[in-house]
Amino acid sequence: MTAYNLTFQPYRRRFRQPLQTHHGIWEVREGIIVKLVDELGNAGWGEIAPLPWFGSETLEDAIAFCRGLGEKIEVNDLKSIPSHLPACQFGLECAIPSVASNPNFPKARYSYLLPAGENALERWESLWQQGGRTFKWKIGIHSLQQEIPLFEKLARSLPEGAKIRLDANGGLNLEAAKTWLQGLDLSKKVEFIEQPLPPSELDAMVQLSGDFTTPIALDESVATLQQLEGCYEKGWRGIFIIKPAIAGSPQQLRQFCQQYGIDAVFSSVFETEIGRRAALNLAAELSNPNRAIGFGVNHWFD
Ligand SMILES: O=C(O)CCC(=O)c1ccccc1C(=O)O
Ligand SMILES: [Mg+2]
Repeated sequence: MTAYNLTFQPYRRRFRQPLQTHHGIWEVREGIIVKLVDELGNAGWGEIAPLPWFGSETLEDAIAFCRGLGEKIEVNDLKSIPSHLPACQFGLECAIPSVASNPNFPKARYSYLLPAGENALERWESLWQQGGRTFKWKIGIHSLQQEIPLFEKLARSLPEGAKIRLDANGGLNLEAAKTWLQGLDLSKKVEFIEQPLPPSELDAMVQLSGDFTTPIALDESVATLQQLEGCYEKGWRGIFIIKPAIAGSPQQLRQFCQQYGIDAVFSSVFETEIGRRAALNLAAELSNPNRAIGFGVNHWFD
C-alpha cells in the first residue's frame, strides 16, 4: 500500500483588481499548496483552492482536514476524502506524484474575463490583439437599464468572429432573464448566458432554455460533482461550466464527463499555477473542444 509524506502551506494573494460579481467583490484568493512524497522520494504538488461562496468548503475546513490527516497518509486516505470537501479531493488527488504533461492551448482557446461595467469597453482590444477571441462579461451587478446598453455597445465594438459570454452569477430574476434573452436572441455574438438564475431555479432555467435560442450554461448550479450529477439527473442537457478545482475528485469527474458526454466548459477559480496546470490538463481531456475554456489570464491577476 503506497504511503506518502504530506506537507502543506496555506497562501494568500491579493488580486490586482478585485473580481466583481453578483455575489459581491472578491479581493484576495486564499488556498493551500499540498505536497506528497512517496516512499521512493517522488514528489507531487497539488492546490486546494476553496470557493465557499460557490459551494465548496471553506479554507478553514480545508486546513483543519489537512491537519487531521497528519504527515503520513495512505492511498486509502486520499480515496476516502468526504464529498463535502471537494477542493481537498481535487488538491490532494492532484498531488499524487505522477508524470504530468504541460497543457498548451492556443490563445484563441481561452475565454478572457472582462472587467464588469463599462471598463470592459477599454479592455477587450488588447486581449483581442493577443489572440483572444472569446470574452466573458459579468452582468447582474448594475441595473438592466445600465447593463443592456453597455452590452449593446460592447457587442457593436467587438470585431467579426468575436464571441461574448455573459455571466449573471445567478443574479437575475425571471423577468430580467427573459428581457436579456429576448435581446440576445437577436444578437449573434453571444455564445451563452451563464447562470442567469440562482441554483434554486433549475426548472425555470430548463424552461428558459426551451423558450429562447441563446444557450444557457449552469455554473453555480453544478459547482460540485454531487450538484453536477443532480442537475443531469433532473434533465439538464445544456452547457455545464466545470470548475475542476472545486468540483471534487478528478477521477470521478473524468468518469462522469466521459460517461455522459456533457457539453462541458472548464473554468478557473483563479487558482495558482499549480492548480491551473492540473485543471488545464483535465480541460484538455474533457472540455468541449469547440468552446473556449475559462482560463484566459489577463493583467487583472498576478
Ligand atoms: O469562467 C471564466 O471565464 C473565468 C472564471 C470566472 O468567471 C469565475 C472565477 C471565479 C469565481 C467565479 C467565476 C464564475 O464563472 O462565476
Ligand atoms: Mg460563472
